[in-house]
Amino acid sequence: MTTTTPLKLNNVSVGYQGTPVLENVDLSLKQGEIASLLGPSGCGKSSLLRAIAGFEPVMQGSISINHHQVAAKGFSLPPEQRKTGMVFQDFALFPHLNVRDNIGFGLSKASRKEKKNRTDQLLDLIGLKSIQSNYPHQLSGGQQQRVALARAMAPRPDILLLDEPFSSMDTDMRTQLAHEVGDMLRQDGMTAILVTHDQHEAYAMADHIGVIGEGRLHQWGKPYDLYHRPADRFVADFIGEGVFIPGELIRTDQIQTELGMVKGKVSSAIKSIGRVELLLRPDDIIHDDNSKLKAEIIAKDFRGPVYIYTLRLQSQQKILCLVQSHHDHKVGENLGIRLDAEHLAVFPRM
Ligand SMILES: Nc1ncnc2c1ncn2[C@@H]1O[C@H](COP(=O)(O)OP(=O)(O)OP(=O)(O)O)[C@@H](O)[C@H]1O
Repeated sequence: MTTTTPLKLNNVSVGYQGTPVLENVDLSLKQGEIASLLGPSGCGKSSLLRAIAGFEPVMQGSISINHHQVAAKGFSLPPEQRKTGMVFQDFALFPHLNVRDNIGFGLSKASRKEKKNRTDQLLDLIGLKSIQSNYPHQLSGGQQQRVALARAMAPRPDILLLDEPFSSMDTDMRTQLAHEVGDMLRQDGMTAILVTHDQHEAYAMADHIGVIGEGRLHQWGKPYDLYHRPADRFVADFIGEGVFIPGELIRTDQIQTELGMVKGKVSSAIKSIGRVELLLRPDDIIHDDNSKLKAEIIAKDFRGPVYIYTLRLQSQQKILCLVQSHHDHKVGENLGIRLDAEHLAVFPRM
């Protein structure tokens, strides 16, 4: 069986007035894959999405959709000729059309029967069949966003592009809707890219995440790998929580730190013995009353089932420690801890 590649970016740079905001991006998506472009505000993720949709030219490189080149330097196929669908933050449903007609709007070229079947299928998928006759003003924000999604999915685009579609919603709702939307897209076999600055949203929806910042794509990988095997310090910093502590790489698999000797496989990017920084996630530090190693609690952050304690070591170095919330210690207490890092994320120390 041959796998199709709905999207391929080859060395793409995008920018404005001759100045690139994002350079040398390589990535590809297989049929049915859902990806996310994740990065801080202003890093260029929307610009890249707009270049894929055809609203911005590329400065360099090329973009192919289903093996057809749609953009290269000096060439840009108009958006309506690229089989892409787009869902925006301000989903702008047609106010004078009900749910059913909003979804069917993009199916003007389909036969009546096709239009009815596809609209019924999408109403089932988004779970709004019972209110198909309602108008947008009679829907909640989440329901409106589902309708906008169904409208974009209706013509079966080769790739669906979602630009911060949940950002007007509160945090809990965003993650839940991102899960639901991911499930709906998978059920429909859709290939999609979500642009977001919210990593929880990206985790909830995407199989692959591209972390963008400082004008480039730093890592393209599965959420687990971004968290546990960050390609560089930018990704380590941006994804999840953690601190960097200084260490001395004394053998290729051993680092001496204030918390003791840490053993494990160090990435091949670290070539020479010497000064390094080790990323410690809150779950790498275990609360252990029997440990001789103690650190002072200087702050605590209640997260429901767990606390994240900020601890200060003797050297004044701060670290984070994840502890079940029934271990309710006071700020100022000394907590027994030990280090249990399963994956080592080590970077050269400047
Ligand atoms: N039409 C434009 N003309 C000139 N500069 C632009 C234009 N659109 C965006 N920019 C600049 O390009 C950079 C990237 O913008 P972009 O909207 O792609 O970032 P983003 O990562 O999507 O940010 P956000 O999450 O805040 O939406 C920013 O510095 C922005 O000011």
